[in-house]
Amino acid sequence: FLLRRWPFTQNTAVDAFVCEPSRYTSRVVSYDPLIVHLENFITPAEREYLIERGSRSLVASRDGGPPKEGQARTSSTAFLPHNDTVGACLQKRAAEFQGFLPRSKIEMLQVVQYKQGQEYRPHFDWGVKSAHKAERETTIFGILEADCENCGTQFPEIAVDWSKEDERWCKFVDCGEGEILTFKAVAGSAVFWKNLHEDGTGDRRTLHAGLPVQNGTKVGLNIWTII
Ligand SMILES: O=C(O)CCC(=O)C(=O)O
Ligand SMILES: [Fe+2]
Repeated sequence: FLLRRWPFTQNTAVDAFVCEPSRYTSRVVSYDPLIVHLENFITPAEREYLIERGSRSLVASRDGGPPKEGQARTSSTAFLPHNDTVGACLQKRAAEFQGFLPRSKIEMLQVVQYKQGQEYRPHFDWGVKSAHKAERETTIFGILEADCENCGTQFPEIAVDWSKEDERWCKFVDCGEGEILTFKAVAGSAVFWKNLHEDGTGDRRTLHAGLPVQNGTKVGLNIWTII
C-alpha cells in the first residue's frame, strides 16, 4: 500500500532547497468558472532551469481527456520527478496559492514543448484519470518560453468583451480576438482555472486549446491539482 502512494516521504534535497521568492500578481479573469491570471508566477531562473530539465526527457505528448481525435496534441512532453528541487518549489507555490494545500495534491509537473505548427486542440483537463487514478480539479498552465507568435491558450466557450475592460489586460490577452478568451503566451505568466463543478463533475466551459505555434517555440508547464 505504501509503495503505491506517491513518493512524498522524506527527501532531504527537496526539504533543504531554498526556493526563490516569487512576487507574482493575481488578477481574476472570471468568477464562474474561476479563472485567474498570475503574472510572474515563474521566475526567470526557474524558467531557465525547467526548460533545460524538460528538454532532457521530452517524448511525444499523449492526449488528455475527451474529445478524442487523432493527433489532437502534437507537442512533446516531459514529466518531472517529485524530487526535483525547482519543480518542488513550483508545486509548493501552486499548493499555497490554493490555500496551503499539501504538496501531495499536486500531480507530477509536466513540461510541454511546441515547435513550429504544433498545437493542442480544444480539450478538457478533467476526465483523464489515467495517470494517477485521480481527477484534475484545477490547472495552472505556466509559460516557460514564448519565442513565438499567436501561440496562446484559447478558451472557446468563454466570452469576454475586452473593449469594455481595462486596456492593461491587452498585455496578457488578445483584445482583438472578438469575444473568445485567448491568453497570450507571456514568459513567466500562468493561468489558473477550476476544471470541476462543486459536485465533482467536469465543467465543459473549461474547454481550452494550445494554439498552433507560429514562428518559433513555446514551452509551457502544467501544474495540475488532483482530488
Ligand atoms: O499550450 C497551451 O496553451 C495549453 C496546453 C494544455 O492545455 C495542456 O497541456 O493541457
Ligand atoms: Fe489542457
